[in-house]
Amino acid sequence: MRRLLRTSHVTVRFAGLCALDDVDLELGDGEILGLIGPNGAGKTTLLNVLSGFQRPTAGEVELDGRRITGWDAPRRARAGISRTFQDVRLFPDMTVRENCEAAVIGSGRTRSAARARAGQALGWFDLDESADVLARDLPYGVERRVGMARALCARPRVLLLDEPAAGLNDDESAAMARTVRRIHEEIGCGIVVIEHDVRVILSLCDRVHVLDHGVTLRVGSPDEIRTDPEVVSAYLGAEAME
Ligand SMILES: Nc1ncnc2c1ncn2[C@@H]1O[C@H](COP(=O)(O)OP(=O)(O)OP(=O)(O)O)[C@@H](O)[C@H]1O
Repeated sequence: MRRLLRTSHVTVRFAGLCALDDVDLELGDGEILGLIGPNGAGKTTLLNVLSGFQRPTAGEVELDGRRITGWDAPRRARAGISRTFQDVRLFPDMTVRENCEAAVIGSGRTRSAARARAGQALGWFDLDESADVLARDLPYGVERRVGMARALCARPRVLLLDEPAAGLNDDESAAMARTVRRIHEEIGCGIVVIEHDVRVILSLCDRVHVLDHGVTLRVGSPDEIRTDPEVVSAYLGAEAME
């Protein structure tokens, strides 16, 4: 599989704290990579490094073999890297449709492309009925779906998802995972997904990257990760072995 996105030797220090220490991550073109680890392992910091929201203290980020370490988030968005946030971060005084259109325009497309792509993404997430609702009036579960629609309507080459199932119940989480899989098949982007729901990660991902205290503990297939004694003891717990 062709390599799409890569970090090499990425380190991030916040004052005295080393949030990431010499981390190498690889995402293949069209691959779904899970990023897991205990609280504070450095998962969101790594997503921030990939999306341009956090400059690494050391190390490099490459997209398609091109060094993008110094690129800011808007430039990476125009190059096809799109992300969601744990706290969604919609524009509260814009409608659902306007939020999606703004993301397409921000990725460098025209207004008419924005209208078409936003309309399609709203359909993917069953959001047609909410299209003209202001973001600040949305219930939590719908708001999360809008966050995903907004990230996807720019038709990214790389999609970075920060806990898409956070706060959702089991049925909603399973539905979210099915939607991610379906959209992935439709637009074929590479995906890095942080998720605490291990069942979602193991069923959705082609490979899993495990972080612990800022370092890479293991990278492997869902089956390798599920049965790795060190991963089980650091993070998964005994139930994942079943
Ligand atoms: N801007 C910041 N300033 C200082 N410390 C930070 C900052 N961002 C993150 N950290 C610290 O870096 C470490 C890694 O945080 P990060 O949010 O990346 O972990 P995480 O694996 O995403 O955790 P969680 O699963 O709880 O979201 C934590 O100790 C956190 O407190």
